[in-house]
Amino acid sequence: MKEEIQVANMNNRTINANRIVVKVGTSSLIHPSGAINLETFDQLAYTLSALNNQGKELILVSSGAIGVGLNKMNLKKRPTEIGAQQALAAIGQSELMTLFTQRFNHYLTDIAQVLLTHDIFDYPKSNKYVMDTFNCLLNDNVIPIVNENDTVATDELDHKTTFGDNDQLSAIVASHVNADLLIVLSDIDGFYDQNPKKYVNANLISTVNHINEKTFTVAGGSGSRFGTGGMQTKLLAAKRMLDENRQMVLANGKDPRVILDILAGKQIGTLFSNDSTSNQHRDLANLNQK
Ligand SMILES: Nc1ncnc2c1ncn2[C@@H]1O[C@H](COP(=O)(O)OP(=O)(O)O)[C@@H](O)[C@H]1O
Ligand SMILES: N[C@@H](CCC(=O)OP(=O)(O)O)C(=O)O
Repeated sequence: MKEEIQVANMNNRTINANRIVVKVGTSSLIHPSGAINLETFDQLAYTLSALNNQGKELILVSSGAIGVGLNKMNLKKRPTEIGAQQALAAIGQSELMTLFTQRFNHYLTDIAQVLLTHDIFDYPKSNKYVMDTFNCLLNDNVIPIVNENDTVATDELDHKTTFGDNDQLSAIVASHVNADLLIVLSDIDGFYDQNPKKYVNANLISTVNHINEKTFTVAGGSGSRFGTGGMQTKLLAAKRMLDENRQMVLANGKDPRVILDILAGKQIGTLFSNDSTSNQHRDLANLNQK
């Protein structure tokens, strides 16, 4: 019996997190059809409200402004013209916060909207204002919901197709608020040794403790017509966390209650961590041999 318990413990991860940043991508919030995934909104509000009530400090970085804007304007295709994307994001952001307000209110939890640009922390004054805002909100038991301020985020814009990405923005936020853990929820079960949407024999990698050029070679672009960042930006976010000796878990956001299992240390998704006690060396060695 003792041995079984030891084996079970070996399969669990060491996750001790009180201040947690959760990033949810468009692909989790919007169905492939373009319809709003109301279940994800509801389960995200439920899960974060439950954790908030347990005394955890949560910050949600939510994409979806453009996706919700496309839905509201009955558009099937994302425009390439940058002004049209910014207009859609402005329309969608309002609706996005309405959806979150309705669902979080249902679970008796207060939320706040925080719109940032990737470089906001680079300037001492705005850095202080943003940090003071986060600290006041968290102290008042309010969950900040962050998105990139797409209307003004020109310095991050790739003027052909995309805005800056919320994967890296969530890591920047996690870094500055000194979060214990970043959880990135996407439409995929984790980081694979090849894009699973293109290679059926792709293998899920359970743990990664080092990211190098070779790691990026297996990271392709977005998997849905609504996604922006793709796996490249998720690896850039993970690299920032590893460089700062922080942890990140990449998991499937189709049922956000998975966050509860991640915090319980279950082997879900891909854990990016410098923690040498887990079995990540074996996984990484496999990847680097390919
Ligand atoms: N090595 C990889 N492992 C997992 N997913 C990958 C990989 N390479 C590319 N992808 C793609 O990245 C997509 C997730 O990024 P994205 O579409 O931007 O989602 P989100 O909207 O959640 O940010 C997956 O759906 C998958 O198609
Ligand atoms: N600010 C943009 C986010 C772009 C983005 O990073 O999207 P995703 O790759 O789905 O996380 C929006 O809300 O649509």
